[in-house]
Amino acid sequence: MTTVYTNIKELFQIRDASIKRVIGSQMKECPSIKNAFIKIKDGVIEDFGIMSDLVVVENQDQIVDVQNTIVTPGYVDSHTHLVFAATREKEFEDRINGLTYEQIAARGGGILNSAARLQNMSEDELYEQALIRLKEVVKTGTTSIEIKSGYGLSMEGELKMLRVIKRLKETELSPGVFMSIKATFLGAHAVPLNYKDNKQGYVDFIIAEMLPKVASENLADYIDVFCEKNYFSVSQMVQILEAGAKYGLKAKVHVNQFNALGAIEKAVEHNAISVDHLEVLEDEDLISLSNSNTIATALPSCSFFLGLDYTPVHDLMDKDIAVALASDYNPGSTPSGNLNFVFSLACIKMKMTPQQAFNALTINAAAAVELDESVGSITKGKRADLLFFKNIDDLAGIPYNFGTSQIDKVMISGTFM
Ligand SMILES: N=CN[C@@H](CCC(=O)O)C(=O)O
Ligand SMILES: [Zn+2]
Repeated sequence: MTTVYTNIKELFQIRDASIKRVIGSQMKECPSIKNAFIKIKDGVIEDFGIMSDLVVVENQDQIVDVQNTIVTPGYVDSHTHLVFAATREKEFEDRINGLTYEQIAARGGGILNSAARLQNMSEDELYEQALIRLKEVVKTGTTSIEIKSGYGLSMEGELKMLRVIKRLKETELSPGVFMSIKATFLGAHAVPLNYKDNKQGYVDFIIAEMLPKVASENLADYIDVFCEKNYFSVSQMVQILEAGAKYGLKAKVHVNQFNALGAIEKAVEHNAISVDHLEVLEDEDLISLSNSNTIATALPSCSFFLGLDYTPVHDLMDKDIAVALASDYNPGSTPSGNLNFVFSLACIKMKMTPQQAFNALTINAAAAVELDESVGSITKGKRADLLFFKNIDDLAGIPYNFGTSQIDKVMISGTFM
């Protein structure tokens, strides 16, 4: 049976299958059809077009009149830390009272605080909590997601997190419906206390012990490193990326959040799928990225929450670098996985047009997790992961109504959630 959704006010982000990402001036366009229909069969987009071209096959097509709703592909959140054990409100208050994120981390808070909490939580409880968050972000329009480890910082802790992510991948959100989830191994998120005076020893442990185990259980799609002062150096990032590559793990890395250390050039040399954060960017970083296929991912909710500079996305887009936007959902720097808010911040704070920001949240975000063959646009053969918006007249209505979700319904694989 095919279901045909009719009388769509405007169907956005329609793309030919050959378009895998958009750059430069292409980012200003978000192709659409007014007064449209979309046909879905077995969870996949079979056809779409203008209403006057619709041919209905009796006894085969079920018609659903969506009465002037705007329809778009679902958001792809290409950078999250959605599996964690506890929130960190105390640090939030500390920051209000004047401490910086770095000062809190130097006192043993931050990522180490999350690691301590995670150590004492069972895999089952961690899974239950993460599933609640996952269902929550689906409601605000996220239909594909990447999730990192990185709060374990020990063999058991990292494996526990990655096994939770694997269980989320295998979880039916509705009968027969699974979310597309990518898992990233971020053992090098911070230096655990037992390696406090031996950072290289921890890097060696990641490479010699953790990675082989993660790979043997097939628990990760990507490898990540937090390359930053007081965390991991560029040379340590390179060691880890090279070791990961031997197991077929491609790189997605945290770089240039507080300092430009030259990590982007090295990440690009190691064929990173994406470099993420980029609040601080130098000319050399732009040059490296502009000669590469690496996607630049901005995380404006993190800048908002920590009061950091916003990623200079126009410098990136002006150099024809593909830009994606993601939430960075985590308990320390971004306790929100709401991509509608990311959309608003991108427009309001980073001066992206609604079309640029929407491209960065869909087609380019899908490319940043190598899901561009299956999601991220309205394309025949792609998964029917769709958002239905009521009470807005245009794409701009989404970021304009900041702080609220205008989404009426979310569909994953042809099923309403
Ligand atoms: N910067 C590194 N990692 C996370 C924050 C982790 C935390 O504070 O718990 C981020 O991307 O913002
Ligand atoms: Zn992050």
